[in-house]
Amino acid sequence: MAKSYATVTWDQLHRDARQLASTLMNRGPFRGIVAITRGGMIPAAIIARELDCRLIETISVVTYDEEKMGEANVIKKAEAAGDGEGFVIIDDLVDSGVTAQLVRKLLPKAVFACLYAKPAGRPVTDLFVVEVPQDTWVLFPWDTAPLFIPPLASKSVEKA
Ligand SMILES: O=P(O)(O)OC[C@H]1O[C@H](OP(=O)(O)OP(=O)(O)O)[C@H](O)[C@@H]1O
Ligand SMILES: Nc1nc2[nH]cnc2c(=O)[nH]1
Ligand SMILES: [Mg+2]
Repeated sequence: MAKSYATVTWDQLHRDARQLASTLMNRGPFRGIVAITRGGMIPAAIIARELDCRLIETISVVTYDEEKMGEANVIKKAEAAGDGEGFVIIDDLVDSGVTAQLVRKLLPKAVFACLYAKPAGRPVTDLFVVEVPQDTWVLFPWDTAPLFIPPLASKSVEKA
């Protein structure tokens, strides 16, 4: 179970994706991008715009055992990417590293890049922007919505 949450706003995500794109400029040029669905799709779109890259392939990995985070299944391969040569794989984050490991095995010549990395997944990624503690759950902008929070004073009135 996550001890705490890290909320990422759309602005922050956009900034972090642009920063990753800027680092990738020195690793390219890339023939194409492979986005790991679904979380890698929005970061990949932002990066594709920055790198002026129009060839975007997807790979779909489903992790069935959420408790152990151990089992992953590829339900769509990145056929257009071959062995990954000239491609950069993009995901939103690496946590245990299971997803990244599996995708890297299928595309051994690709560069792997993500926005956020937890310590266990860090060795599996070539590039990342922000390190997040292992016990922190990242809440992406598509996971959240603004919510009304009652003022502190109204809470103390309730108690009185
Ligand atoms: O390093 P791991 O422990 O494998 O976890 C990281 C993966 O988990 C999340 O995807 P998820 O499988 O939840 O699917 P989604 O991208 O469709 O939300 C995230 O987008 C990464 O792809
Ligand atoms: N949204 C989200 N999905 C994940 N999948 C694995 N780790 C995480 C995380 O920290 N946040
Ligand atoms: Mg994902």
